[in-house]
Amino acid sequence: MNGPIDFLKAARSFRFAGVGIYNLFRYENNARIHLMACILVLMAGVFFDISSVEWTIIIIQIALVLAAEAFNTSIEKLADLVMPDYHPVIKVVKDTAAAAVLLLAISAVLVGLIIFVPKFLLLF
Ligand SMILES: Nc1ncnc2c1ncn2[C@@H]1O[C@H](COP(=O)(O)OP(=O)(O)OP(=O)(O)O)[C@@H](O)[C@H]1O
Repeated sequence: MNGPIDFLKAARSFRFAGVGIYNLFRYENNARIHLMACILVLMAGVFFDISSVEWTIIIIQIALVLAAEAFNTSIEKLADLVMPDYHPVIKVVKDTAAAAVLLLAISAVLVGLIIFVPKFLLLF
């Protein structure tokens, strides 16, 4: 790209991305479940007064899961448009995209357990 940086174009892109985030949490059931889980984790972080390193790890985990959910939804929508009928390749495409979400969700749960279980046990 030549010429000066187009900040107006960048602002428009931000707006479109915002619409994408809104649609994700407004219409996608799994994304809403993940969002709820993330909010609970953030509340637990405040309750247990976790350290800045722990906050950093938690925020990265949350971003990874939600971003994977967004990519997965995007792939699903594209697959539905390209192939509304059953197709074995679409099955692999959708299952593999869902696998990415699952892998990151498992990692987030494990990280959550490592950070919060010792703090939870100290309550007793
Ligand atoms: N066109 C298709 N061809 C082959 N398999 C499909 C097709 N559509 C869906 N599937 C199978 O059904 C599973 C669920 O697909 P679906 O698109 O309903 O996703 P989902 O996880 O239920 O998300 P959502 O409810 O948000 O659409 C896929 O992982 C895949 O195994």
